[in-house]
Amino acid sequence: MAQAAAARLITRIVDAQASRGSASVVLTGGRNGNGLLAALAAAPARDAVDWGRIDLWWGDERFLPEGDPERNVTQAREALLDAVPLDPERVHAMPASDGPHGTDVDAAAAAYAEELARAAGPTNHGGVPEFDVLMLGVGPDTHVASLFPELPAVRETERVVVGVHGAPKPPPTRVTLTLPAIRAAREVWLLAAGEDKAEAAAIALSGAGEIQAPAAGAYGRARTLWLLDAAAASQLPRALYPPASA
Ligand SMILES: O=C1O[C@H](COP(=O)(O)O)[C@@H](O)[C@H](O)[C@H]1O
Repeated sequence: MAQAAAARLITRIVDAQASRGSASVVLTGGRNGNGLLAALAAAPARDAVDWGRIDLWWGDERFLPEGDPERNVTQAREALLDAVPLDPERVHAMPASDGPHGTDVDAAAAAYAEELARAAGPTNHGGVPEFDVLMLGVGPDTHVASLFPELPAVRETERVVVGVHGAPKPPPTRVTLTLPAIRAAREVWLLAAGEDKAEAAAIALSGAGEIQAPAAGAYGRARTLWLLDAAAASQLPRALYPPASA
């Protein structure tokens, strides 16, 4: 799944750079997101990307000190970012807990929302720039980014970035894009590999509500892709499969 998704992402970035001059991608943390980045780092086709003409944003971040090994940006740097010639001005990491806002996660979230708003053009949607692809790992509890079932962040309808308090998965304090920000992306790709994601994928794709199953509320303006391996797809309702060929 990681290799197939990485190949697909390279194609999408190259297409965006050919048509608009640059590309904008939202990264996700977690096992599947980092697996995709590592596969991209190992792909010979990665040289087709003009790394200086890409904006990288994050869907969520664990609110920890800069350089903490559990931060999504630290893991992304190790998996790919340190190996490619990015423009540092275009790498938009979410704030750390020892940054200018200190441990005030709500102020950090507001600052990231301002950074997104500065990058947004007049024709863009809802205070965020045009994201060509926004990737989301899917947690076993159906969380995406740091939108966990039933917590206030998943109910947010106005702000594009919020602080998360009391997340059930450590660390409890996080920064996350909200569903309105996610839905402003052209394409949303949900990544799920492994048996522990099978139930979450089945629930989200069976008509669950987004408050109880945040992955169900993640979709893009032009396209929504669920990129699954066989194990993660093993509990999907039969109706989602194409009819078997004779
Ligand atoms: O904590 C997080 O978890 C999700 C899912 O991660 P996974 O390891 O279960 O694939 C991830 O998408 C999110 O970015 C991260 O902060």
